[in-house]
Amino acid sequence: MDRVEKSGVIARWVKTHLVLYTGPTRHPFILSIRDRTIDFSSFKRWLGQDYIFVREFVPFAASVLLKASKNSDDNSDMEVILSGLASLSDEISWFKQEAAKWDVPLSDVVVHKSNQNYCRFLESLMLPAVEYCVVFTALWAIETVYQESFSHCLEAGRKTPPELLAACKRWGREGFGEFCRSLKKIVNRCLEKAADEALKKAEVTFLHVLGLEIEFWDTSHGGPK
Ligand SMILES: Cc1ncc(CNC=O)c(N)n1
Repeated sequence: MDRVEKSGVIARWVKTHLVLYTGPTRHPFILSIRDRTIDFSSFKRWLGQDYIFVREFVPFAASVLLKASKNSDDNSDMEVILSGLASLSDEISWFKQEAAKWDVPLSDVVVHKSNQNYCRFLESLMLPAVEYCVVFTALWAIETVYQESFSHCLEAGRKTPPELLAACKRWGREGFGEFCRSLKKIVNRCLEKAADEALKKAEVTFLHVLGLEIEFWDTSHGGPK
């Protein structure tokens, strides 16, 4: 493949795998927020699990920052990730406040098996040998799934319960959308130059994230741990 064919690779992947892509972004959990049929106990389960996930996500994002500082040919990559890390600090405070509001004791959360699997996957990506464009693809996919999911709960026609608007805005707001677009630009640039093998690995990683995100949303039902 030449450089021209490889450009805009993210858009091509999303088009090719559209059914898989909408699996997490239009998951029943998200649709139930949007149409107000959600059971608040599901939201509380999600809140507890996601707090654990975000705490694991911070070292992953930091590992991408480290790779950016070593491998990237563009200085602005590091700044984009750094701004993401700064919002994660804010996010952890938000989770604590929200958990207090909903009476979710964060210290007692039993980590769900799917959450554990997801965190193990993040750990595997933190190894120094994993290519920059592969980890960056994962970072983009993880953030974008949340952005596309929660922004759907803010779009016209929504019946989103007012109690959940703050959560939806956290990931659905325009500022976070802008951040995800910056991530996408970096991924596209990086993949354009990648060898075919790394490109394939990045695509598999993208699909893997979609599956893990579906399983993560599924934990809100409170099924088997
Ligand atoms: C399971 C999951 N995926 C993506 C995100 C969004 N990134 C950071 O907040 C998240 N909080 N949780």
